[in-house]
Amino acid sequence: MTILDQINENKRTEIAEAKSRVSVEELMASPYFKRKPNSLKAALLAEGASGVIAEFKTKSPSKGVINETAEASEITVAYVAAGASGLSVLTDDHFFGGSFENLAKARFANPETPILRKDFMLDPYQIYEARAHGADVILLIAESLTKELLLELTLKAKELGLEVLVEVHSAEELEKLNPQVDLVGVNNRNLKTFEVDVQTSVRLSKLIPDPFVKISESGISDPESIAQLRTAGFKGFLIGETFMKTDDPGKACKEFIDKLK
Ligand SMILES: O=C(O)c1ccccc1NCC(=O)[C@H](O)[C@H](O)COP(=O)(O)O
Repeated sequence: MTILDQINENKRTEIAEAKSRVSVEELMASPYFKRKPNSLKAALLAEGASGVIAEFKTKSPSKGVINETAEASEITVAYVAAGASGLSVLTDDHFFGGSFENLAKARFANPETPILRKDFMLDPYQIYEARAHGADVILLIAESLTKELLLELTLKAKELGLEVLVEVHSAEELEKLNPQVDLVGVNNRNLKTFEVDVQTSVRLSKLIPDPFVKISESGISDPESIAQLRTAGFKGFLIGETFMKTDDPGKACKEFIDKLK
């Protein structure tokens, strides 16, 4: 069983529990349902954008504990002040130490910044959750979903005003895309071996149709690789561990972005 299989199995149990505790109607009563979501696509395409989507991530299956003391409001505010174009906040607790509390803190502290709810989405219910907790974008991992379910979840997200980032790791997974998808992310991390290789993004970039805004995800640790990714057409760069493993993630993010100028 791969780590993604394990995560998805656990997620199905969590979704069933969440549904028994909180109804869709209750989620829709959240004040966040009334706010207009921020566009990650627009932020990444804006003139002079760094393209950095800075992630709040405290542990992971590949690295274990990354940062035990991090506080979501403080770090996400520092990321935005550093010039990040968007934020990503893990909400999976079991494998990543994430929470809706962290998402809500990031939302409250950064009202104008697009925020990705980073989780493992398998059910339309989770899209209501994302909207109810202030997210602007959801992630759909192509490997976990059939083409039909990916379309169903995409349409639900669009109906609720959210943007959709589809994550791929191989050329075959690109066949699951549909025209409603906003952003395509290439995961540089092989989820079977945990190896990271930024060249995965470069290789797949040529196969991603033009209308999709391209994001390179995972294992980005040096500003030099951004130049190569930009040349390959990437507008977004999802970076977590490189910042979060330091004593001062906001400072690390600022130093990284300053080197892009
Ligand atoms: O990070 C992991 O170990 C991981 C394992 C299994 C599934 C997903 C995983 N990561 C989720 C992510 O998408 C990353 O947090 C994100 O791309 C940032 O990556 P990094 O900059 O390498 O922290």
